[in-house]
Amino acid sequence: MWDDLKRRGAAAEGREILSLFEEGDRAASFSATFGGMLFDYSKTNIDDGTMAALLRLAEEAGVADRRAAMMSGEKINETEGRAVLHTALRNLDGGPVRVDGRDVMPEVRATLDRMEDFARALRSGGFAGQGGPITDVVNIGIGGSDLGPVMAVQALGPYCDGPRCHFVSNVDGAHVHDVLERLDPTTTLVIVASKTFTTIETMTNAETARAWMADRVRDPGAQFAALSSNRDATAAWGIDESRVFGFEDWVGGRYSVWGPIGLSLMLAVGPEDFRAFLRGGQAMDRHFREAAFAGNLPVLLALVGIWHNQVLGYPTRAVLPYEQRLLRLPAYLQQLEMESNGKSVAMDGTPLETPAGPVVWGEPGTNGQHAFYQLIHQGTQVVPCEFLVGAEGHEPALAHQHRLLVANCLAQSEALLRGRPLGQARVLMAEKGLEGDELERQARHRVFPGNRPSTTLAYPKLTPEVLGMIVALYEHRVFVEGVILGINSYDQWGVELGKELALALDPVLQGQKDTAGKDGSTAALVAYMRDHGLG
Ligand SMILES: O=P(O)(O)OC[C@H]1O[C@](O)(CO)[C@@H](O)[C@@H]1O
Repeated sequence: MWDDLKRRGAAAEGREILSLFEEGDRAASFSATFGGMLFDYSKTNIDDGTMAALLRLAEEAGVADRRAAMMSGEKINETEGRAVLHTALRNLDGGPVRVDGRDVMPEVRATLDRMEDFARALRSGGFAGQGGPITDVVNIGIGGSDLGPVMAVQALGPYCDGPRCHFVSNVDGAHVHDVLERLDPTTTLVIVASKTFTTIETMTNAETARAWMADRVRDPGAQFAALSSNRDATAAWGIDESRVFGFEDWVGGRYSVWGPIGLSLMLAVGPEDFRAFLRGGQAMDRHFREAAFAGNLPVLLALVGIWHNQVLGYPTRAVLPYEQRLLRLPAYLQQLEMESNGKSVAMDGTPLETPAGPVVWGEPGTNGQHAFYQLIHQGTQVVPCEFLVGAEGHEPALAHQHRLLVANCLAQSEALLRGRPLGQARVLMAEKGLEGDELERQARHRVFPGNRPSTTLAYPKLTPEVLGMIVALYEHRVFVEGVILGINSYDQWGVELGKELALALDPVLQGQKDTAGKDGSTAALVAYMRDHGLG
């Protein structure tokens, strides 16, 4: 299968994507719709034969069986012996979901109800701080306990009518300092968000926040809540059970925004809009489960990803939302995709047959256009671009700006596709009055190779429901790519070594231990820090 795809990839190298539009209605054949969204992948070098081969790849890899296994609670996270059931968190009106024979849905619903009760009380002033109604919420968490809520709260700005939400993640004291400095502890709720409740960054920032609170309020613990699957640790930390929202180990950190980790989002937008977000995710789950692969958005997104990274060897992909409020989507997707599929061994521990995991990066348009698009258009590397854009903005009075935004998005994918050949560049230079060698030299700088692939995910408007669909779409894309590559997308052993070494380095930096056993570079850096004011 891979050999066939490689052959197709080699054949595609010399083919113009634009030429593929000469046959039939390519825009219709190489696109799919769901829930009002349009996923257009016609501006890629995939032809009918390649698409058929990619779909066969997904079939033969067993995506359908694996999908059923995941959604029915089998322990597909084999290296941690866990089920993978973030879909249960948004299974609002679905049937039972069993793990080890036990239906987890009653507990999921009960936790959601408790979150909603708490959110309603806080938003209405029924739950207040010691200085009055809660005005500000600080979510302290990192990775999946930060990126989901921070991304979603920003994305849904127009729906935020609750307390202001702030996010502290970095262990750099500057982060917690700069956030807390602006707040009044007597009207602030601090949420400690950590699945394990052991993450050093989060626990250190939480201690700092508690000390800050203790300076000004009589009972600081009363203004703390915890989101975790480690109830013993939350109790030991002194957070009252009534403000602890738990979840099970079958919710991976980077898939956790749908449950308690989404509390800050719920506080910001309110329970109804949070449910709409869940509904969007659930709708995408249903689509992923039921639609034939050829029209299945997550499968198609994954196959395009496989084509670009594994077959054509493009090492990165850019996520380019033309939606300022999706500012943090690229960072969110970096964790989702790179922590999930950035692996080198297959499920059975043997080396992977194909390279895995492109580097994911991006920025909202149009900002990126004035920064790195130069490389995307004229650099020597091909960067497949994934554009996201809504037809309607949230500012009716600024509809003309939204139109301009959309024009820019569509223009970029058009420019990547068409490019500008040397002949056209020469004409341009001749129009400017240039001649001879100078015309030729200047023209060459103005050539755009074109034939660069992109996809566009178009949606009506960034509502809570649409955001839910988009996030779930990318989650399932990661799953499909993981199955095709034969890896476990749900563990993250690659983050452990650095954590261990950081812990071991702390006493060395304090001077309690020497640098024996350290490499020369690390020892020299320790010495530099100690000589230059490290506290
Ligand atoms: O929620 P926790 O347990 O604090 O973990 C935070 C993050 O740390 C990681 O485990 C990686 O270090 C992520 O997978 C996770 O989202």
